[in-house]
Amino acid sequence: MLEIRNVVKTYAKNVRAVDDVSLNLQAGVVGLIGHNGAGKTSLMQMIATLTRPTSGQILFDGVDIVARPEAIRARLGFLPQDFGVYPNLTALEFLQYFAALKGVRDPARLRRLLEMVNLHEHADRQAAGFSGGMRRRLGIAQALLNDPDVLIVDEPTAGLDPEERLRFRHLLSEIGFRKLVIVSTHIVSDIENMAGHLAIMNKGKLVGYDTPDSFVREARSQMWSATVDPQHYDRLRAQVRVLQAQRNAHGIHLRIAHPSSPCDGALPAEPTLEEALMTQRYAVQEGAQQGAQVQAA
Ligand SMILES: Nc1ncnc2c1ncn2[C@@H]1O[C@H](COP(=O)(O)OP(=O)(O)OP(=O)(O)O)[C@@H](O)[C@H]1O
Repeated sequence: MLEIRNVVKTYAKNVRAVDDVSLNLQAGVVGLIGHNGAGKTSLMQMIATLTRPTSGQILFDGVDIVARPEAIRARLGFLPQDFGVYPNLTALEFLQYFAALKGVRDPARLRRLLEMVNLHEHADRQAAGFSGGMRRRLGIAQALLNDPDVLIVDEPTAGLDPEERLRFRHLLSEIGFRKLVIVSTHIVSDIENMAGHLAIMNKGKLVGYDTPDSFVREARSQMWSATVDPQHYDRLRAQVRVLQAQRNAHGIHLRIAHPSSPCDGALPAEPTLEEALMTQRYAVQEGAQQGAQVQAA
């Protein structure tokens, strides 16, 4: 469906925001994960044809969308991170406005969309009084107006309360049953229970692409739990990657990423997805450091 081939994006002053990324994406939810500045937004903006790659190709159903952006625009929905609603318009008026811009002429569709995002009871309320979650959901309704095959959502749950987060994730998950939904985030729990695949970005590079289960499986031999005496904690922390430390009645309970048993009494532990991705990131960083040392030698 969407094929990204050796895409590079450089900005002024030689900032290489996206560095030779290749990905082949099919319908389902794909989580695009990476720290701030990893290149997620730059990549999504190129897929949305808002910017052009410095080099490389992006193909949608085999058509080069850099050369022919119209091939994807009519089939794309995009909810950017900083999407704002017009506070003086009601939810319905807001959708009517975007429907007119996008050439959508089916008034019943607007009502259906408001129902889908659970805003139908607020159709005639001004968006000024909406919570962050309601505004995000209105944003999604806007992005779905043209019944897109590809939906791109940047930082889906920024500013939402826990209940709104759950609802919003559920909504994206359902859309992913039939469409390609690309969700960019640095919060693993945002995509944990909905993404079929995760694409991990670090400093512009794609450093991993796999199913969440595979990332967890990969990290399984490296996760340990141990309870240590507080006086041993600092020494241990200097030697191994401590992912979590929690004081309890018996000492300090630790979750540790390490290739072999990190200390006496350590037991193999099942990694969470977040721990698995942290373990993977350390492996990437260490690989890069070793590479740099080899180059310097
Ligand atoms: N228009 C621009 N001009 C110059 N540099 C830019 C521009 N947009 C992004 N960058 C730089 O490119 C790199 C990647 O930024 P990008 O916003 O794509 O990352 P991100 O993973 O989406 O980060 P965030 O989670 O903070 O949105 C960063 O170093 C950023 O400062």
